[in-house]
Amino acid sequence: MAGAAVPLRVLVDMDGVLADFEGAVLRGFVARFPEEPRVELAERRGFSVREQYCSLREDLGDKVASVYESPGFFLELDPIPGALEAMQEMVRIPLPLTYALSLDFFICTSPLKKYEHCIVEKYKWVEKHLGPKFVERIILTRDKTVVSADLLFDDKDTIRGAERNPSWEHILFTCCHNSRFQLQPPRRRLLSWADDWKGILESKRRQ
Ligand SMILES: Nc1ccn([C@H]2C[C@H](O)[C@@H](COP(=O)(O)O)O2)c(=O)n1
Ligand SMILES: [Mg+2]
Repeated sequence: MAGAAVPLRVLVDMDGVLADFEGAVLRGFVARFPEEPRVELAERRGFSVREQYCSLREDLGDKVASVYESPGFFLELDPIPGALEAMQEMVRIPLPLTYALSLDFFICTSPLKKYEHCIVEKYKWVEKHLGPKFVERIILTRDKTVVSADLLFDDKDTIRGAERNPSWEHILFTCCHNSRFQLQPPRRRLLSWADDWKGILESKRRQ
C-alpha cells in the first residue's frame, strides 16, 4: 500500500544534543568558583566533565558536579542551535522526501544518579521548549542499549549497557567533548542540526 512504510524508530538524546549541558556547566562553574582553574569548551575531552575536572585537581570534580546537581540547572539549559526546529520537523515526517517515510520518534535521556532535580526538570524543559506532546515521547533510562530503535543520535562517544548488540545505529552528535574522537568506520557523525539529518534517516530507510 503506497505510503504505508514501516515507521523508522528514532531516538534523540537530550544533553549535548537538544540541550546545551556543556555550555551551562562552564558558565555555572565560572560564576560559582571564579578563582578556580577551569576547562574551556575547546579543551574538553571525554564524556565525563567530572572526570576531566578531577584530573585537573581532585577536589574540582565535586565542585563541577555541584553546578549540574543544583536545582534549576537542567531546566535553564539553552537549546542547542537548530535542535528545536529539527525536532518539530522530525515529528511532522512524512515529509515530501523521495519515498514514503514515517517516523516513530522518542527523546531518550539518562538522568543523573543524583536525580532529585534532574528528572522533573528534564520533563519541564521538554514541555517548555517543545510542548506537551513531546513529553509523551520521553524515555528516561540509564541504559539506552535495551531500548529498541533504528537510530540513536547521541553525543556520548561510546554507549554500553546490558545489551551487547543494540538494535540502533549510534550517530555520534558532535559536541565539544567528542570533536576529536576518532570514529571507526562505518560509524557516522552528525556535525550539528544544520548537518544532513534527513539524509541519515533516508539512508536508514533504504537499508
Ligand atoms: N558531557 C556530559 C553530558 C551529560 N552528563 C550527564 C548529565 C546527564 O544526567 C547525563 C546525560 O546523559 P545523556 O543522556 O546525555 O547520555 O549525564 C555528563 O556527565 N557529561
Ligand atoms: Mg548526551
